[in-house]
Amino acid sequence: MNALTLPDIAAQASRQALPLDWVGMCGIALPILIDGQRLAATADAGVSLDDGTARGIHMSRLYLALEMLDQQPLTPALLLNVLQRFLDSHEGLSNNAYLRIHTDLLLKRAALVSPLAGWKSYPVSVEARLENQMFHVELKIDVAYSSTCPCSAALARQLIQQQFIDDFANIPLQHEDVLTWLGSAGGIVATPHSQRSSAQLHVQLQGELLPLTELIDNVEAALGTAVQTAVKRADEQAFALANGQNLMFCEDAARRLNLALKRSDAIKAFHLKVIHAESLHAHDAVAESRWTRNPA
Ligand SMILES: Nc1nc2c(ncn2[C@@H]2O[C@H](COP(=O)(O)OP(=O)(O)OP(=O)(O)O)[C@@H](O)[C@H]2O)c(=O)[nH]1
Repeated sequence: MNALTLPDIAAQASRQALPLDWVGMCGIALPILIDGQRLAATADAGVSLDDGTARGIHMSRLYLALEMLDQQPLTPALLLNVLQRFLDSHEGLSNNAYLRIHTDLLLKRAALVSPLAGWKSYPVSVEARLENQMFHVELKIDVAYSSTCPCSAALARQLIQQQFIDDFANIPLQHEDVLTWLGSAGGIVATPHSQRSSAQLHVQLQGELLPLTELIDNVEAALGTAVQTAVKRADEQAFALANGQNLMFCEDAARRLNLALKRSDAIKAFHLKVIHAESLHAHDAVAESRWTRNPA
């Protein structure tokens, strides 16, 4: 029989006595439960190493605490339980615990007109920390949308007016001729540029809920022209109309989102960034906005 015990390097004393802010593992694969969906996720799990004389933390204890996440729906209460287990298993070593979860939330989205629907994915990170006995949960969500430049639209309209002046100078207007002109590329000579745009939300939560779907729905409603999934021509035409009625600079998008997020009781603070990946030039138009709820 082999009576050797396994060496435990983590239990040794550190050669340089120095506390560390974050020690743990990044990119752990695990399934999580959100809104009844089981999603593939990766987790970064860590603790502070406040005992500077200890050689290392116990990675396996953090890893095993993550088991709770594949059995119960993701809520702030569950995140707190996991973080508390991180600390309980590192008594005397760690005062602060951290967990980041990255996933892609899949939501089914109906087409604008046709009876079709398709899936849309939203990159989501949930970040929880138990620091100085204070618990915080933050969400990061990216939402893609379409934006059409209001300046470009006005300039295009002016060109169309000029073309109308040129084409119908000294010609008595006939309804039929004007209708044909309106439907021709020779009449509607200019179109405004649109761009696929992105709203990056960083939200600090308060309360018991993790309102991911509700938050995304509110953001898409505020922006008005969400990126579509299944599209037939009727849907594309409805999308063209929606964009024409929803011209926006990046400043407009940021202001709309600011107002929409402030209305959510689940949000304590936010930092939002909208990025319009311009087709006019090779750089982006960007606006940011921050807000913190006044204490009640
Ligand atoms: N602390 C630390 N552990 C590491 C690192 N890289 C790999 N590990 C391994 O993580 C494994 C798990 O460590 P522990 O949680 O301390 O394992 P254990 O001693 O069997 O578990 P406990 O009895 O609960 O302490 C060990 O085999 C370590 O070698 C590292 O950079 N730091």
